[in-house]
Amino acid sequence: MTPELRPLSGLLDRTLVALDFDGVLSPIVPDPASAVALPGTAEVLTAVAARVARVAVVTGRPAADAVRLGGLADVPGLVVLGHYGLQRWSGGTLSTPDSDDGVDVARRRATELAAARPGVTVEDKHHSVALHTRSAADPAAALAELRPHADAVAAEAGLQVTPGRFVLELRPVGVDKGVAIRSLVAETGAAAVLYGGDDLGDLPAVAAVRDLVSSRAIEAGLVVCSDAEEASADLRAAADVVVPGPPGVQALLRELAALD
Ligand SMILES: O=P(O)(O)OC[C@H]1O[C@H](O[C@H]2O[C@H](CO)[C@@H](O)[C@H](O)[C@H]2O)[C@H](O)[C@@H](O)[C@@H]1O
Repeated sequence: MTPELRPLSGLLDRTLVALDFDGVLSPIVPDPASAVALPGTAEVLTAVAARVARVAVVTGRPAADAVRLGGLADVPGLVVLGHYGLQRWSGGTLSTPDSDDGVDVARRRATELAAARPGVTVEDKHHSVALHTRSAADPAAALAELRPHADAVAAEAGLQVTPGRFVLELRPVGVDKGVAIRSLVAETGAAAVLYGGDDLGDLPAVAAVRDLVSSRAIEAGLVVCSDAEEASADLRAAADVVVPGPPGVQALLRELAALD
């Protein structure tokens, strides 16, 4: 057994399991629209859901997209917080705020930026806009060149920039995965949290888990990094357990579901 899971064994029925989607449940692919969860994901989440207080997916994607791409609609009790917590999906019902007017500005500007840069693409997520550089000749250089332009658009539109794996997201301020984790802990009364992430957007969730433990709001926290060549070095360093990508996450979740 992975020894780091041991502290959760006596707390399992009061544990919140919260997982990022891209890079954690779903292997990274060049086209965001073509991402799907690793086969077996819904089954393992169903097994975990039978043992813990709550299984949640906390993602930068629109919540309904994560449910659809993940094939997750039938996972019992699943909550999906989309757009870093702006949206909530549960039991087939989506709660979503009105779109921020700034997103219209960002969409126009992002489209102009992409049109002038070969390989840069726009993902319109309605409540946010993502500029992807994965298909550029040099994705890292394209991301670096684009960053100040994205910062200027965010300032004009009243949004924030969240960087990720060859992506810059222009999205509303005031919400992040840390806020999302705190809200899930408050509503479930969880005594322990297992959080699985891979990217910079997951760091606020890690900070929330650490803070909840140090303030004794919860008894145990376990941070899992789904590792891959591009996983955030900061997240890898902050994690308690590093596993090899979505297959490693799935194996760890199977162990969790089988804990005594
Ligand atoms: O919070 P997450 O669930 O990790 O979502 C973060 C962003 O992930 C997606 O982009 C990433 O995955 C794509 C598909 O594998 C990949 O092509 C891209 O390079 C990655 O950055 C998604 O497209 C974004 O909307 C999410 O916000």
